[in-house]
Amino acid sequence: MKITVVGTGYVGLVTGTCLAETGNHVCCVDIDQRKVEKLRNGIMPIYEPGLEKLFERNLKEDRLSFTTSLQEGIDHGEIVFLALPTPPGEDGSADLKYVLGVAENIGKILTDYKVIIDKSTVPVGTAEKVQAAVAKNYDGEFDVVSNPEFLREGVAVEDFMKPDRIVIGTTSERAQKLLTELYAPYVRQGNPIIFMDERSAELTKYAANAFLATKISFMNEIAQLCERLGADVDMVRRGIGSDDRIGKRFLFPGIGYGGSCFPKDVQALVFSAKEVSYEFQILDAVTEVNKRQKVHLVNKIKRYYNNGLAGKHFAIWGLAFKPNTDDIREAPALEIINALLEAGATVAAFDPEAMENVKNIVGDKIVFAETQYDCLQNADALIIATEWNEFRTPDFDKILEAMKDTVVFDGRNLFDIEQMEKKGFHYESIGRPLVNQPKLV
Ligand SMILES: NC(=O)C1=CN([C@@H]2O[C@H](COP(=O)(O)OP(=O)(O)OC[C@H]3O[C@@H](n4cnc5c(N)ncnc54)[C@H](O)[C@@H]3O)[C@@H](O)[C@H]2O)C=CC1
Ligand SMILES: O=C(O)[C@H]1O[C@H](OP(=O)(O)OP(=O)(O)OC[C@H]2O[C@@H](n3ccc(=O)[nH]c3=O)[C@H](O)[C@@H]2O)[C@H](O)[C@@H](O)[C@@H]1O
Repeated sequence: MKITVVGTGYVGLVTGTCLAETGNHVCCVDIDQRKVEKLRNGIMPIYEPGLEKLFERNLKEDRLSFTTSLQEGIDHGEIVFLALPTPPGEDGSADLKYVLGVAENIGKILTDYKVIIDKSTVPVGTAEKVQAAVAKNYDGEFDVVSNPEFLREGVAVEDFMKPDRIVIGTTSERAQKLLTELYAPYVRQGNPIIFMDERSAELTKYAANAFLATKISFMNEIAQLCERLGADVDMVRRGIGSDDRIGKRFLFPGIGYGGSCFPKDVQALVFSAKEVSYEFQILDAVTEVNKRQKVHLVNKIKRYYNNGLAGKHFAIWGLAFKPNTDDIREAPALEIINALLEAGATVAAFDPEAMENVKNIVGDKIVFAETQYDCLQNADALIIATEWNEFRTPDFDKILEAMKDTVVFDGRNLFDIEQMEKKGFHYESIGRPLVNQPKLV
């Protein structure tokens, strides 16, 4: 089939590439000329495992093309995906200016039937707004469908190729038929396409992200309690996770959720609720708990040094908001770095993929190390902010040799507490008190 994807960010690139992989011809449109130029030359602008290989293959086999011309893109495809940003406005609502702006321009270009798909995360009622924006300039037949995306960064290709479910919000039979055909190669037995109306599909996306964020904040609160009551959150997690009704996944406490979506989508759902005079109380708490958790590790560090961070030197392992991505949007590591610098400390950091992105923000305020071990030279303490695999089983002798002092603050609970004690580290993690660690209350 002939497909157009407008927006070549994370979602657009994964969508376009994975749709090309099953034999479709995909034309991707972006206003960013430099990005389009790079993509045409075979340069993948994001780090996402497995994506580059598929991208190169499909580019070479002419199933994938890139343009800055919306006209060229729209002429190409019978199905048009909108994978545009929906950033938070000042009041927390999702800003629809990109989506509606493009929809209006599409209306000026359309000459025959197309299915226009909202792949961006958009508030309830957006499909109707997109419909109206296109119809301003076009009075022929077209359908607008809500088809939210549930992929996770770091495993995005797998999530797209083998989705748990595909949600399609439309009441148009013509659109349903086309999308059933398009998604047939991706549907595994038992993991269905769920058809519904547009509004329910739009809300499904927010409900999914808000629920997952709630799960994380809940576990972060349990971790806080563990620290105060002398329990071990790893044990509690395993104890509750083996109940199918709760599930094992997404129960890991840490330094707060980051990324481009949970923070903004939780806020946007709270705003949508307010608009219909409903106070979504749980979600206000989810956001507050997350803010608190993001400074939890810094508070531990300050407490350990009796607030005397001036002159201390910290090594940070991990900058990305999660492993297997170079994405640093809302990354907890950035807040930790800012807090340490503000307190007069110095910082060296290492991340396998995200250092360039952080350099663009913090410049030379911190040192970027070549390797995870170089990063440790003369450090008073090591801080672990992202659970990259290479940090899980490090060479502890090398760590001990490089560091000035043997102190580790682990925001991701990577190591065994007793082992760390035996090796001579002062080791603090999340929700796992040491026997000799002072209780908080
Ligand atoms: N990043 C993720 O993992 C996921 C994101 N989403 C949602 O998908 C949407 C897109 O997110 P990302 O891909 O992360 O965004 P992004 O910010 O990475 O990329 C957006 C792209 O759209 C382009 N763009 C902006 N205005 C344009 C225009 N008028 N015409 C053509 N291109 C234009 C930008 O240049 C950029 O390349 C958001 O609503 C997000 O909430 C949904 C699921 C997962
Ligand atoms: O709408 C989106 O953009 C996407 O948002 C999340 O995906 P993503 O942000 O890529 O990453 P997650 O794996 O969900 O992690 C988000 C944050 O939660 C944190 N997290 C996750 C799981 C956990 O148990 N504990 C925890 O602190 C991670 O460290 C990370 O900072 C959702 O998982 C996707 O389904 C959704 O499509």
